[in-house]
Amino acid sequence: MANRNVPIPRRQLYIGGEWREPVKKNRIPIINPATEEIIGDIPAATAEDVDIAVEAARKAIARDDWGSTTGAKRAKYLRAIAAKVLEKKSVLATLESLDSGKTLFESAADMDDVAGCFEYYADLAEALDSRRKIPVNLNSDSFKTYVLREPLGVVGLITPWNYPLLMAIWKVAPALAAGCAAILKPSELASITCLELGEICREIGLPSGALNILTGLGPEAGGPLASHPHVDKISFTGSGPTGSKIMTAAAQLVKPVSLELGGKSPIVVFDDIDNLDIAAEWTLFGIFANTGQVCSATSRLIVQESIASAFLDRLLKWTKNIKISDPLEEDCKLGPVVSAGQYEKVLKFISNAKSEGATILYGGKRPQHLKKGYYVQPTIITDVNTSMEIWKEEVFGPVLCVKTFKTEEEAIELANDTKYGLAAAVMSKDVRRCERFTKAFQSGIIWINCSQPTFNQLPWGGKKRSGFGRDLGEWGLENFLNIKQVTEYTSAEPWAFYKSPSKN
Ligand SMILES: NC(=O)C1=CN([C@@H]2O[C@H](COP(=O)(O)OP(=O)(O)OC[C@H]3O[C@@H](n4cnc5c(N)ncnc54)[C@H](O)[C@@H]3O)[C@@H](O)[C@H]2O)C=CC1
Ligand SMILES: C[N+](C)(C)CCCC(=O)O
Ligand code: NA
Repeated sequence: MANRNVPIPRRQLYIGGEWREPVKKNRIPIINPATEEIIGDIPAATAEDVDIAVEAARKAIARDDWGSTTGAKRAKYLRAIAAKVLEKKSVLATLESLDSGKTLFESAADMDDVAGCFEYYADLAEALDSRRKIPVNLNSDSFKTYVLREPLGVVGLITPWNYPLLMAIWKVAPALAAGCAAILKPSELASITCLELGEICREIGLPSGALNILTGLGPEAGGPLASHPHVDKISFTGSGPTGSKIMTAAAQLVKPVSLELGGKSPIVVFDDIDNLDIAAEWTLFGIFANTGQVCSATSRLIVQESIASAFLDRLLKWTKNIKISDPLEEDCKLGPVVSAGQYEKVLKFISNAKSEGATILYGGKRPQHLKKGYYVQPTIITDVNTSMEIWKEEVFGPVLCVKTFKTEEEAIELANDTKYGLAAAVMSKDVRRCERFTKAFQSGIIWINCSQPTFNQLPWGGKKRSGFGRDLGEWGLENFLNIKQVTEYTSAEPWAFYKSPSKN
């Protein structure tokens, strides 16, 4: 077992390069979901602190050590942050697990991904220098034109608890690469590692105000950020209802938003797969990784009728083999869900499914060997119909619902039978069929013969009620750039639109 006695640092808000007590001095307890114990507290920012942070960010934009410096200089800072994250990886991973319930293995992988994401955007920051000013040829003797890519300004980044540091970094790294000054508002349910990012920025000497970190409650700290007149954009990952509120607040000022709002993603399994075990493992990973608290989780299994019983049989064998324990224990593969609220919510989804007539094929309860902590068994639900809540709504927990199909048309219809459109997976060895599904799936992310692998280079985001805009890849950087066209009249001749008074 990893060292559960890693001390929880007591931090303040990170504003203008310094730790700063919140104006109202309030704090929020940190709860370890594996033990239900309070293990520390985080500062609770309010509108007053948001004002101070926005001011610090605006100053950073105007200073030539940040807003108007080169991408190459900013890349140096990003690489220094990446190196620090790796240096502190073991402590950061432990803190992430203590705070969120994520297995230590997954937390450690997240820290590698965090460092990798900073490295990736360091490369893009460098490349930006040669793309900063692009001449546009008009075939005109009278005009010279070009297009500038500039930092968008002060950006608000509001992020969730499921990958506390990683989801923040998917926005922080491109925002800093672009030369924006950012204000990060992580989730009150898991903020420790985001505050430690503040300490890393301090250690590497990131110019003050380039990144500000305000922990606090959604309506109290996130709300004022979304409605602040001097915040130029909001990038949000989280729930649909909160996304809607943020968009409403931003709309009053015509402030651009990008929203990544989760889903109810399908995984379609065909009877032509060679290996049931390989497909079963991907299916499991697609819904039980991170205890199902993944926006792109493939939470609806749509399996061809001819192999349904054999496949479910195999799924059950694999599921029974998952080690559920304290997330710091060796080989733990399923930890608790993040909070008491999330625990109640997941169990309610399961009991509603039962009362609507579905069958709990496996799981559905607290594991018997764990008396404390917000643990839910990996759960597989069958006899589901398309009007049931469990088919339609995002659970954000380790709950897979299953339907069968006979024909390809039926499978596509079931796959797209959702208000969401984040991800979709198909398992088949028929290449043409996989191409047909790639086209037919109404979503932003397609996985073929796998589920969940994610790369910094590729755009991440959805359509329909999963939101709009893309994190990651070059799209993630474009989010934080203003495109400015410049048109210069280069002719010595008069414009000659009006009649010249000198000729009267
Ligand atoms: N798509 C995703 O990645 C996520 C989806 N969810 C879903 O959302 C459900 C609820 O979880 P929550 O933690 O309550 O998610 P949430 O969407 O309310 O929280 C996400 C972030 O938004 C902030 N926030 C909340 N209210 C706000 C407001 N009025 N203005 C500005 N910011 C605000 C929160 O403090 C947090 O930083 C989960 O059960 C799950 O189904 C939750 C987290 C991530
Ligand atoms: C793909 N994965 C699991 C690395 C990250 C998913 C991000 C999210 O839940 O928003
Ligand atoms: Na927590």
